[in-house]
Amino acid sequence: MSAQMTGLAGDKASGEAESQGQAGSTIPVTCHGVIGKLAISADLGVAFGLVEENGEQGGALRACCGQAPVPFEIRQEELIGGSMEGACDFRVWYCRPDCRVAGKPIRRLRKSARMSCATEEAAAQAVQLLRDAALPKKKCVQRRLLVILNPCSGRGRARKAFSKHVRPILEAAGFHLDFRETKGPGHATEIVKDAHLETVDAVVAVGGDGTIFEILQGYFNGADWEQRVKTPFCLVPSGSGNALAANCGLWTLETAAYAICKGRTRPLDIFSVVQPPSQRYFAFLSIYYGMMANLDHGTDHLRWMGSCRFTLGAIHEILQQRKYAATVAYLPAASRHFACEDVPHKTLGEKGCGHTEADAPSMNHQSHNGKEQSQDAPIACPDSDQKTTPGSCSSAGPPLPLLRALGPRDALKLGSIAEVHPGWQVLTPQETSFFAAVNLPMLDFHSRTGPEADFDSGCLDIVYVPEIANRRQGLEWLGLLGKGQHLERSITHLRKARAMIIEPHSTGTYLVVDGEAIPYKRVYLEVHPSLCNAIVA
Ligand SMILES: Nc1ncnc2c1ncn2[C@@H]1O[C@H](COP(=O)(O)OP(=O)(O)OP(=O)(O)O)[C@@H](O)[C@H]1O
Repeated sequence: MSAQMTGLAGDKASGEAESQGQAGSTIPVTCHGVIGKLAISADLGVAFGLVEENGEQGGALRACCGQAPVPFEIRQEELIGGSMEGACDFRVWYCRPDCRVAGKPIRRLRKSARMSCATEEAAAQAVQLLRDAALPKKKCVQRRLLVILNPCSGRGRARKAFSKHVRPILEAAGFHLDFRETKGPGHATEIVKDAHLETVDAVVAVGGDGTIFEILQGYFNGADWEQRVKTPFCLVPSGSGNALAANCGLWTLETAAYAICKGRTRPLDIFSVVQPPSQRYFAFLSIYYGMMANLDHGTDHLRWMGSCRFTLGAIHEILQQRKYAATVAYLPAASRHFACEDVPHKTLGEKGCGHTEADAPSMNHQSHNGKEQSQDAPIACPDSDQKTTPGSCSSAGPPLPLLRALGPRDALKLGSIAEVHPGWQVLTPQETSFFAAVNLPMLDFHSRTGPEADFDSGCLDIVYVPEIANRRQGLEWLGLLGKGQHLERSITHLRKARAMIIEPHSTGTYLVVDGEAIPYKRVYLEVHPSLCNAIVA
């Protein structure tokens, strides 16, 4: 901490903050009976310095933490804010990194230091200065959050966990919380539909990916969806899988709370999931059937196990050695993002992708929020209308130019789609032991299913295994999946797609989008690059 911040020889008695110009303010305080000054700066953070009996600065900068003053400073990036504690007492809140193991996300531990001022006004002023210094002003302009808590997510401990680990941090940062609890499935969508998202800095889900999925549906309500998607969302991990939190580096409740306070965001692709005649969902994570669907949706009754239910479900599926059939057609991401040669693991029997961007139908790229395609504005399609094109089934949300270019849905033959629509390909074989199309690398904290997927890649990564030879190979493959090393095995195939159609054929499985089962019938998907913003660590 610089000497500039520690200008400590001020007026002890007044209890007023002294302005230090650009550097910040200093406030006379006591900490465990030791007289000192608290220097607060939006650039440098916080420093508590001792004042010796003659009123001069007491040697090296020291601050108070615990029972005795110890050398101490809080950098601005660690500072969260402050809270009042009794009449003249207040607490400085900050989050310290817990571990910095290479390649691992940084976890943060919540910490605080208690101090006193001469008057209640001075303490309140210190709290306000701490909050102002901690928050990135351009990002958290309103200091309001819409918090949606699903009390039934994960093992049902979200409420307690939020009160204990998250609320104190958000309140110390000075956020006003518009706090809502869901009353049942679909309620989170209704809450967001009715909310004025422009009045909050972020929508915070306290639950799992299903809660985020429901929230996302609420974003696309009404004609002003383009404005609404600008409000970032965040998952405070309290569910079973918590994939969004895992991908955003929010590995603990405190880390998530800290990230909300700092307001760092990343653009995130969203994909439309259309089931004619009239259903359209918006998804952020994945679509799968077969093994993945069964180990996720099929283990819902084991919710009490937490994320262990997925491991158990996966082992059960591997031991069963089942294969699942579906016709999958896709439009490869042969564009600025990915040259075809960049994509390893070509499938036997599949045509090489010698297409160019010009080959694919309606290749005009979407800009953020799909503004470039305003001429493709979606058409509302009544349930009875069987002639609508696949991409036209929505009353709100971005246009679907790639699906729309396919023409009337009832004329679309998936098996021969490539002959009629250059650029499209059909995945072979139809039967696979494993199939998942993912928008983000991690499907929970323990599996990197799509290690090459990225937030704003503009495509879905289709990861599939035509055949797992035996149980031993299956269990070994599962182990590699956890580390994201399964792509190194020749049995694993990867395709990158900007649009996709899946027609499932097998019985005994589900079609699962972002962990939620949807009707088991043909589904059309299209990626909307960088449409939303997620809060990241
Ligand atoms: N009050 C409620 N009572 C019962 N179910 C609810 C309630 N609120 C939401 N739900 C439902 O709970 C389900 C599970 O929620 P969520 O996905 O957040 O947790 P999870 O399944 O444990 O986590 P993950 O999806 O990350 O594995 C959702 O399908 C949602 O519709």
